Amino acid sequence: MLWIQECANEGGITITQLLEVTNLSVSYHTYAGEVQSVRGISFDVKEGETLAIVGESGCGKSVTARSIMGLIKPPIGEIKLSSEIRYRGKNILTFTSKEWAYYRGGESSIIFQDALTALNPTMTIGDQITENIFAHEKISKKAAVERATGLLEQVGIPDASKKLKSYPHQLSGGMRQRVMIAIAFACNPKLLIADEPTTALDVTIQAQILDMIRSLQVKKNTSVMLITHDLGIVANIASRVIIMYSGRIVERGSSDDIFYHPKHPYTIALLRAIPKLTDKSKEKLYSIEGRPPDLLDPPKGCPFAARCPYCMNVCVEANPESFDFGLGHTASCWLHHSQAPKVEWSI
Ligand SMILES: Nc1ncnc2c1ncn2[C@@H]1O[C@H](COP(=O)(O)OP(=O)(O)OP(=O)(O)O)[C@@H](O)[C@H]1O
Repeated sequence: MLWIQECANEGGITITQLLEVTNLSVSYHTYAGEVQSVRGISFDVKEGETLAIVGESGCGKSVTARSIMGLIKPPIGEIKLSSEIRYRGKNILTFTSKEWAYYRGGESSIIFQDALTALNPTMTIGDQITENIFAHEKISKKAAVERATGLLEQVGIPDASKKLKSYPHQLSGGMRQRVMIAIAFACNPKLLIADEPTTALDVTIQAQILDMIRSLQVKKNTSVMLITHDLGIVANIASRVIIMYSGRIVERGSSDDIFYHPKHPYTIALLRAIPKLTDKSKEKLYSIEGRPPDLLDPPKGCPFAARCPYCMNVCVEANPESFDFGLGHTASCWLHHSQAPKVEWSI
């Protein structure tokens, strides 16, 4: 099955857009009312790049990931009609079931935070890896088992051929997460969504898992969407970063833009919250006071206004437009309006 590729030309280099999300809005219909989980976000993922989506709990990161994987189930979940998600130029929201079957697990795959819930407790890990391969390729059992063994070796599982016969509960949390990565890479996906892939793991295992995703990505030229609440982990991994808040994108840019030239007070607050090795003070770690707005009734102005130290009257009344700082760096904050007072901030 072939889909048209859309190409863009940036500075003489042809960049292939793998995924283009345009005006994505997703709601959940609950007893309490309509939760506006994602509110009109647009972004793209280029071939082979790592894009990080960062924001605190409840800002809509996972709902965005689930939308791209076709996992929003109506009638409770609703992707609004104005939304588009184009994979190699084709709007996946109009896929037939045959196209979904080809795309999901084959062209794209997802690693969830909690491997124990995501894996099937009643199947051996070998069967779970080969099941995905059989679903997408005509391949002999022997070749599928060989590939599964090779994948387990690549993700650093010792005694791989023996481990194929293990069940998820017989493995440690870090090992289970490696199995998820093996399943996700089994069919050489073009797009991998890693949704908080290391949150449940301790720091050293976290680093190993991220390194592994990175090396498999480079080997297979996979595009990775890394979803995390922890801005600290994306610095050495992502080429571009999107900062989400309350269902919206509030800032986007290259890793350098976000870490060295942040333009949104929320990004600055996230940067301040990263623990620093050089910080010898005994003071408590910085945390952002207050809570994000209720998505059942989001505010009409800037969603960060209530927590923002620089809040002006206009911030409460109108959602800021997106201000462009060049080379894909944008921020939605009234402070960048030409007539706004100039503020100095440090991280
Ligand atoms: N099945 C659901 N039913 C109702 N509301 C939901 C459902 N799934 C998500 N939401 C709501 O949508 C909003 C966005 O949730 P989402 O899971 O995308 O957040 P997140 O940024 O990924 O946070 P976390 O890191 O905690 O998962 C939240 O307000 C959440 O309560």
